[in-house]
Amino acid sequence: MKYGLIGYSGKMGKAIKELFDKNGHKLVYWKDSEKEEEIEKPEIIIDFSIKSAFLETLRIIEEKEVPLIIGTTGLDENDFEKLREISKKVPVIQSFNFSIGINIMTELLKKMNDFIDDSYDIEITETHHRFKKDKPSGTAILLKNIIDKEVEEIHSKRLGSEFGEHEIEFATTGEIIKLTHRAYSREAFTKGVLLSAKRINNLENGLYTFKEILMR
Ligand SMILES: NC(=O)C1=CN([C@@H]2O[C@H](COP(=O)(O)OP(=O)(O)OC[C@H]3O[C@@H](n4cnc5c(N)ncnc54)[C@H](OP(=O)(O)O)[C@@H]3O)[C@@H](O)[C@H]2O)C=CC1
Ligand SMILES: O=C(O)C1=N[C@H](C(=O)O)C[C@H](O)C1
Repeated sequence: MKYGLIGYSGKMGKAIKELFDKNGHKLVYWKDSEKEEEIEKPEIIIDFSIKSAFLETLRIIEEKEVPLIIGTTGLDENDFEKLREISKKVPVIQSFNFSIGINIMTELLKKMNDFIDDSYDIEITETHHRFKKDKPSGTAILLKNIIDKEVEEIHSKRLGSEFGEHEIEFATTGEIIKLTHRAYSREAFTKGVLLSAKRINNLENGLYTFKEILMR
């Protein structure tokens, strides 16, 4: 497939290109804060950049009329409204976490809602590399939104080169339950991006989560 990459010079951009190269896909359009180049029209565009680039990404999708896969974090409800709007014209797959493990963990969390009552303290901790710009992580916000009960706090740690760890703790008097996911490399995320890229052209227009793609 011929694809475009917004944020191509970043950590995720480079990791996506590496995996897509290995799988025979061709980068034909790329953009970062300083450069924009197109050698052929892309069949899909992938955005792993920064929230401040979001409106520009929407303009590009509108202009090229190609499906979008977006993993950029920091998007708010207003941005999601805009994604819903553009997804009337092209398929869009969005997730704050393209790893399979986190998407399994969201199912476990939903199940926890059946058992956890007001006697539990619930805390979320996310740990990422020192270069991560947003806080808390998009994934921590996604996990918090699944839990029916009040979450005391999201704790954010920025430590060295950690690829991404998320832990949810449920503690009551006398015992604690911990759910933890840890990415060992960016392949945890890029595999999900590749799977989405393979499937997006078979989708009707609309806004999809990565989990919906996984469960098809
Ligand atoms: N959903 C998921 O599974 C995952 C999501 N992420 C998210 O992906 C995003 C990128 O992460 P990461 O690669 O680590 O970050 P980096 O800071 O390494 O890379 C960001 C990239 O975005 C580019 N960029 C900055 N401004 C613009 C702009 N105006 N237009 C286009 N490109 C721009 C940067 O270019 P320049 O160098 O020129 O500034 C750079 O190429 C973050 O939001 C992160 O949270 C990360 C991992 C997994
Ligand atoms: O910036 C990162 O690196 C990551 N960001 C995402 C987030 O904010 O949740 C996903 C992953 O944890 C890695």
